Amino acid sequence: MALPTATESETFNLNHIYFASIPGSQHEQTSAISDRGDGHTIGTISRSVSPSVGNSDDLSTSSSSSNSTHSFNPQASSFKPMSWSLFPPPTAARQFELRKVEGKGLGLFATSYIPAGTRVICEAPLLQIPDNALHLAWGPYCRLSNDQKKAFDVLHHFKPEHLNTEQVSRTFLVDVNDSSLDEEDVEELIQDQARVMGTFACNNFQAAKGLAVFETTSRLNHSCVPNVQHSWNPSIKQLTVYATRDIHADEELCTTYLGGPGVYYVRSQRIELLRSSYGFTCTCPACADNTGISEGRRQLMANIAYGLQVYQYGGQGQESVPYVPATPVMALKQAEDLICMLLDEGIFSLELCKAYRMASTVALAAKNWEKARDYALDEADIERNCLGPEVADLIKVGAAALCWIEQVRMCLVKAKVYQPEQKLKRRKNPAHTSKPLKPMATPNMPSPRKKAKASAKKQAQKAQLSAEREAKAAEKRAKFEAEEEERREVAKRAEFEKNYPALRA
Ligand SMILES: C[S@@+](CC[C@H](N)C(=O)[O-])C[C@H]1O[C@@H](n2cnc3c(N)ncnc32)[C@H](O)[C@@H]1O
Repeated sequence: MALPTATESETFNLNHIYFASIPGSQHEQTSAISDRGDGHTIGTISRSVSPSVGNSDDLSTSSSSSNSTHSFNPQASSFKPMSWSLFPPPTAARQFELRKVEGKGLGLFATSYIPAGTRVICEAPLLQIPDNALHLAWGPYCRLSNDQKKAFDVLHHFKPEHLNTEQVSRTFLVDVNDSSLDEEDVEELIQDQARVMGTFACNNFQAAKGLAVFETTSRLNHSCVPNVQHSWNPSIKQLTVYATRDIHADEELCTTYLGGPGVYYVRSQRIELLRSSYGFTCTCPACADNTGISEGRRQLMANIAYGLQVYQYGGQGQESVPYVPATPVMALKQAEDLICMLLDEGIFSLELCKAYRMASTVALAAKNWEKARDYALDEADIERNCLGPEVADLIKVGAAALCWIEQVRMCLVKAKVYQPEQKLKRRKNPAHTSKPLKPMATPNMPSPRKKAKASAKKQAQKAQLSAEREAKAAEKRAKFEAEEEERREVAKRAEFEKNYPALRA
């Protein structure tokens, strides 16, 4: 779906918001290594996960508040990443079915219990275009077989506000000078092309470097608290959908249309994006929450994530960015808070992986070897739940969690806390299951960094005052001594003249 825009540029506009969003920052270069297409990365895994939100705009232009008592995540306190040896193989049998949902059209529902980490869909595109330009869909559509056309035509149709599909059709597709077409034919063709583009726009996901519509995956509805993760897997050239948490029978499978960083958008931003590009108002638990807890938590998460990003990769005007930790220890604490808040929001997506990677990275800097190891292992578990075991493409570019584990292991060996041949092992109690979720500071509380800044400023003012006082006293002393000296000189001279009157000039 040229789903509303979790594109990078959009993310930049939400300027307080998030990691991969600092144009020209060091991170931007780092992320390129691991990016699988949507650009939302923080130096860790990121496949083409965004349902291509807003990616076809170019075409259209042709015209801790982590409050554990209020968690959307029923598994926040008991969640255990799946042990690798228990990891289920990709399932062949469908564990879901298409059902009508009040106010949403059709949707996919679990027909049985689906444990976290299960691959629920693995699907090749029905209709794929190589770029983010919707008019490219017409040619491949015409080449579909009749059955495939039928499958495409029955998908949901919505024309996003920002797309003038008729105009696009006139500009790019219809040859109005074609004498074999009369006016009626042209109008009919334009309407047909506009229909195909509209359907493509609201059903596509990122695939390879372009976009694709899928017979099954395109039936997934949106939630800001998704329970599945979709991603394009270039190794197998298919889109996979994994259950990121345990899903009960009859529960709806929902992904996010907002891409990874959509987690950090506030409600008004999410609602506007979804309304303009998909024509619906989200009623997921996060959007329906009127207590302000989710909203505050997401704002705080956004600020903390951005502060950590600036801390690690630098950024423009970073003095004015709140929540930039001053030390590795503070950074670790913030990364841990971010993890707790993501868990409380019920987010088990690749954003959680990124937070674990950040925690592990700053733990290394803080020489907290145990946490560096534990968070690296946690990241691998979540990555496995989100992307499955087929991450050859990520391994190839060194972005997979497994690669990070090896880097951490080498650091531990270098620090002489591990033997050269020793493997990283999971500790008995994973941090996020044994650690009680701490209530977070409310968003308007001064951050530790702000506090430290204020106190440093006060100290500097004090020091300047006392230096000024000191200088004034020294000046006074010098003046007094000069006068004394002069007085002594005059007295000496008078004495001299008195004793030797003959020498008087
Ligand atoms: C990719 S389709 C999803 C499947 C669609 N419901 C169908 O019937 O085929 C996207 C469309 O589904 C609907 N939709 C998706 N998520 C929704 C939600 N959370 N609430 C209401 N409608 C939703 C919107 O109409 C949107 O344009």
